[in-house]
Amino acid sequence: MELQLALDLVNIPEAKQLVAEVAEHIDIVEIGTPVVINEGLRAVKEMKEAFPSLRVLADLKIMDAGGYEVMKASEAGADIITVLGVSDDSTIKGAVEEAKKQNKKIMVDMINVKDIEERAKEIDALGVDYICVHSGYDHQAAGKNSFEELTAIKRVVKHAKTAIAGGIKLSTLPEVIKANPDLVIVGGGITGQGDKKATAAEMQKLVRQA
Ligand SMILES: O=C([C@H](O)CO)[C@H](O)[C@H](O)COP(=O)(O)O
Repeated sequence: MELQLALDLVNIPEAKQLVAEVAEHIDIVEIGTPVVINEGLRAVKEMKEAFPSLRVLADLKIMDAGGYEVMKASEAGADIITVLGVSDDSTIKGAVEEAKKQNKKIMVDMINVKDIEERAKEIDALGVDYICVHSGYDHQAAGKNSFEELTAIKRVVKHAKTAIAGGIKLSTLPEVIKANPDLVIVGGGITGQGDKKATAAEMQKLVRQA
């Protein structure tokens, strides 16, 4: 099991400073959607240049033009790029095809997918690398989490790795780990803490021993 740090509410210098604090305790650093909107793919490029040994995920949440957008994120240095599960199969196929050419990985974000089990089965057959259940900020504000969705996709996904994101904290991590995802994604659960390094270290310990 691996740990991904999601950076959403920061600019590029703040993002680099945060990663410098916790780099030894994470496997993947995510340039979050709000950062890409504010700073562009330059944020991905600068992060990869500053931390070449970390995998960088570009959370583009692609909805159309899968091949083209994966190509641009790859050129910026992204190792993993996100596509939305609600997008058309042709978009996901285009993203997967381009990622294979560039030796990159595709993560499908299942945010807002209604029949999660059925769609996870379909997406798994398209050859993606990760399928991620996700309660976004708006869902979190309504008290939702994705723990049950993780159990649901684990029943049907045979090829892709599974991931979970959305409001995960040190206190809820043991419950998440019980469902055995391949990747746990944490944003505010680390970035919102006083001692970010200690929190990331503790999370890494739990994730590694799972
Ligand atoms: O993808 C995310 C969200 O949609 C904002 O872009 C976050 O990176 C994801 O939810 C993880 O962050 P936390 O919920 O703060 O753990």
